[in-house]
Amino acid sequence: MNEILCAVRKLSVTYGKNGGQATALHAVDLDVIAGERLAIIGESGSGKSTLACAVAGLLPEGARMEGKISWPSRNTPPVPGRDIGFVFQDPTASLNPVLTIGEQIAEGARQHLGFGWKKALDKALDLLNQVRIPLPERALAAYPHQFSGGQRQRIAIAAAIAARPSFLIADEATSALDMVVQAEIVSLLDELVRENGMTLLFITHDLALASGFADRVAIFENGHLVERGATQTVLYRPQTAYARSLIANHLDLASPPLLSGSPPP
Ligand SMILES: Nc1ncnc2c1ncn2[C@@H]1O[C@H](COP(=O)(O)OP(=O)(O)OP(=O)(O)O)[C@@H](O)[C@H]1O
Repeated sequence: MNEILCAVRKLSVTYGKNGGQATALHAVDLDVIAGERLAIIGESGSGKSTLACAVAGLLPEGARMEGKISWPSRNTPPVPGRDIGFVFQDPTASLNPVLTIGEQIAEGARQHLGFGWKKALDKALDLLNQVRIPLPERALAAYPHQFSGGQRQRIAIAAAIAARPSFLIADEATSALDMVVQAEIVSLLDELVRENGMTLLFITHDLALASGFADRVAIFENGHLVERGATQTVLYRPQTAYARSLIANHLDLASPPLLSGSPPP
């Protein structure tokens, strides 16, 4: 078995909310194994993004964290942006509308790998090829609004991996896309993670989407980690009623139920 990249122990996170306190995570224990594709699954508000932020050291000011997050194979915690790359749901929010695609992707390589502009732009061109943006030379000088939503997400992925992070966190990275484009982005992430030997934390409300490619899944309910294991094991032998209900309903947790109430007699 591969080594542990990140060990989360008894992690609780509480936010100050409306003058009170809200606990987003309750005593979570979870290992992220180097090189794995780990899916974090749960409905909206179950604490998935909070876990990602805590792991990346990016909890907002005012959040109170208890427990421990350690990186057994590293001497120092990873630097977000350099050692950990992020892909978010909305690529328009992570891409700057007034900078060219080339500048935005090259910036990561300049800042974190010490590349000059020429080398960083060459790297950006390579990455645009890797994420399969058509006419990549032309794309370098174009702006985000000139691309489709799926292409913008590919560009955001290229920017996220420009500094060669060993750990990639994709937080609902496909949720804003239609189903065909979702599947393409998942397959691209899967391919990039394998080719570059990265570890992937794939956060989603969509168990079906995650189970298609994740090595392991961790299911969250109301801030509690309720079930985790190899994807096949959890799918075929779920241990908790919650996991069983997700699988039985083949749930996309963001979808409202089609019908409410009891069926007619
Ligand atoms: N900055 C914050 N300040 C106050 N409360 C927060 C903050 N961020 C998250 N929360 C609360 O913490 C809980 C967990 O939120 P979190 O975003 O981690 O869940 P999630 O599973 O990622 O949800 P979603 O899929 O909707 O993003 C929710 O009740 C949310 O309202």
